[in-house]
Amino acid sequence: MEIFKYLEQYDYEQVVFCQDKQSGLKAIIAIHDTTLGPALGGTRMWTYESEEAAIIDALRLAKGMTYKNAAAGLNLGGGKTVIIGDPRKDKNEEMFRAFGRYIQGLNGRYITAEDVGTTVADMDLIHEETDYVTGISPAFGSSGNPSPVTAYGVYRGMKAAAKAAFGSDSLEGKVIAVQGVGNVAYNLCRHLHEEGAQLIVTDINKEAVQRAVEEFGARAVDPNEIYGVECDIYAPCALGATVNDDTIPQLKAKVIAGAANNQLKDTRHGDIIHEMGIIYAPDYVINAGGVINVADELYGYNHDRAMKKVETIYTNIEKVIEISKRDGIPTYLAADRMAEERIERMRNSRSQFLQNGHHILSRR
Ligand SMILES: NC(=O)c1ccc[n+]([C@@H]2O[C@H](COP(=O)([O-])OP(=O)(O)OC[C@H]3O[C@@H](n4cnc5c(N)ncnc54)[C@H](O)[C@@H]3O)[C@@H](O)[C@H]2O)c1
Ligand SMILES: CC(C)C[C@H](N)C(=O)O
Repeated sequence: MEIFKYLEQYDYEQVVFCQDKQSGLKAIIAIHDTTLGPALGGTRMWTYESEEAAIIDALRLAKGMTYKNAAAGLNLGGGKTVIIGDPRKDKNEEMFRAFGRYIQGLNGRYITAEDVGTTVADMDLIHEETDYVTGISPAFGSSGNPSPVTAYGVYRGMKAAAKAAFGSDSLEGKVIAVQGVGNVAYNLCRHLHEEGAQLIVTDINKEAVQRAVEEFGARAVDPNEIYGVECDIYAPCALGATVNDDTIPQLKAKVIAGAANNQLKDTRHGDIIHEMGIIYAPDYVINAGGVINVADELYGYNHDRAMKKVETIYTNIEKVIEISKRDGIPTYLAADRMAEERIERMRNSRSQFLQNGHHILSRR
């Protein structure tokens, strides 16, 4: 791949390759844009097919964080890390400490947190080497696992999207197809069940499915069946790119609202579902609860304050739908405009957040 051509085309600032022979660390930190502040984004650990696939994932996810943080109203830029490896087998203490030293070397330009394949315990190890990490244990006065808060934000955003599609934001009696019932979606299903929604779930992990069936009375289907089930809402909560040429013709849902990052395989898939009259709650707007929660640690974590900010996801989804209707554009484009306009507006305010070039976190 022609890396510099790609970085130039999509305006990336920096990519850092980190390797540590002793621990086996192979990580890529991608910093997309720091106009609004230091780049905050999680660390994903995954078994990539190739190094190129890992680089592309880091780059796409980092850009997504620029838009997510901007749309959520955070004074933070976008970045992300991927660690190449199997999170079930390849983790060790030295690896996360070596990674922590690389983050420290960036001196606050990048702050990390959890993503798929990493946990609060991993963040605690990184914290041995750097302060530029969030989502660490509540024992440190921090916010811990972001997933339940992400789930709550998705639940609120789903209600806002339902209001636009069905005239009411009540999810009682609505049939919701949930793809992947992992950390976020398990908590999402709990909220939906409590509101009286009927759940259809799938996961490649049978135990996760069983738990949702037992606890929430969900109906289980095979992974490939989830797209075509009769339902009101499709909630993608596994990995990305599930809204694509193969799945769109199968969809019966009037709303797509879920936790996964990069749900549209390509932007043209956002155009197609818009033309079909499906209300799509843009991924990075609806799933911002986790980053809003961990970002609050930068001010000295306060759960009530963080949850109040997470509530804005409801109005942000409403705003995006409003712009989409007003300008006759798909919701993914409306969200991009909202994020880009904020970055432009705030371009000259950065100095108010960074004090003498040091991030507010340095107070900790
Ligand atoms: N955890 C957070 O706070 C957070 C925040 C924002 C976005 N996200 C995104 O939400 C998604 C879920 O995150 P998570 O933390 O719950 O991850 P997770 O790994 O706990 O859950 C994902 C689940 O999806 C399942 N899965 C994988 N491939 C599948 C397939 N093809 N069909 C069905 N199920 C499949 C996995 O077995 C797992 O149970 C990810 O895309 C993540 O990037 C998470
Ligand atoms: C900083 C985080 C909690 C990041 C989260 N994994 C996300 O994609 O938003």
